[in-house]
Amino acid sequence: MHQPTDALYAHPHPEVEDFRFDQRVAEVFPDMIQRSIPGYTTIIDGIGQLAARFSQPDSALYDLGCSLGGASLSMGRYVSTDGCRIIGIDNSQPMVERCRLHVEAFKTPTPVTVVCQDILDVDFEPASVIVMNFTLQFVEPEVRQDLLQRLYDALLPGGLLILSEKVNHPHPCTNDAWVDLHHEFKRRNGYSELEISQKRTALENVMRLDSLQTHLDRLTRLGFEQPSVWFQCYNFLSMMAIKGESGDE
Ligand SMILES: C[S@@+](CC[C@H](N)C(=O)[O-])C[C@H]1O[C@@H](n2cnc3c(N)ncnc32)[C@H](O)[C@@H]1O
Ligand SMILES: O=C(O)C(=O)C[C@]1(C(=O)O)C=C[C@H](O)C=C1
Repeated sequence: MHQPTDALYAHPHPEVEDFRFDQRVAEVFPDMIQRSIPGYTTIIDGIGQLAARFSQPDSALYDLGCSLGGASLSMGRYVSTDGCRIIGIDNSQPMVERCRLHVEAFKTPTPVTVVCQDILDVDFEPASVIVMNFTLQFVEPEVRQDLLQRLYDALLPGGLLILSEKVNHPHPCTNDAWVDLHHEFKRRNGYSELEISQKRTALENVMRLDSLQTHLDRLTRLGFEQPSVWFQCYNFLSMMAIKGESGDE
């Protein structure tokens, strides 16, 4: 299927505005995310496989900040556990509208419902799998802990949280290397210096990154058992964290 090319930052913007998941971004999003996140396809496929392994009968599987439904559809394809339902949630109306079209077009064995809502306002149902694929980094840092606490509470014993994030590294030398390698990845994918630098400016105020250690410490404090990284390429990684069977460690 032909995907429109992301050229949102190809020409000089007199003033680079804060990045928003608006209509223009939604239109080019498949191309944008593929050319911006190293390993995106591998992560999406891994999410489906992990969901199949950890899904429990008659439970919800959430995809928070679902955008066009990449992770929801991957779970829908891989999960065949009885009575599971996948719920994709995003607060961008243009994303949700397009996501619904994708879900319609790729009917999956496990059904997917798409809801337009802020994930901070959701009353979560008991869930066996919760995915946040590059979404937490757009949530205000001050409320991340509370949100994760509510996700932990919603998870069933043995349930799985998959958390993918762009991270920074406390060691400047390592951090610079990761940032440069990511920019080189974008160049190889056809982005110009102007596109890379304007997008970076646009993201500066809206995408606040934590370090891997901050993420792991926060998940451990919440009670998750030995959270770990199952995918990493440069400063893009995906963690998995399991809620213990007793649910109260
Ligand atoms: C980088 S995209 C996520 C990509 C997507 N998960 C995937 O796998 O293709 C971040 C998404 O999170 C959504 N988002 C950010 N903050 C949100 C919030 N508070 N509530 C709901 N959605 C949010 C944005 O609208 C955007 O669609
Ligand atoms: O384009 C970048 O530099 C990114 O950091 C990629 C990133 C993300 O990590 O969520 C940022 C915004 C969206 O366009 C999609 C991907």
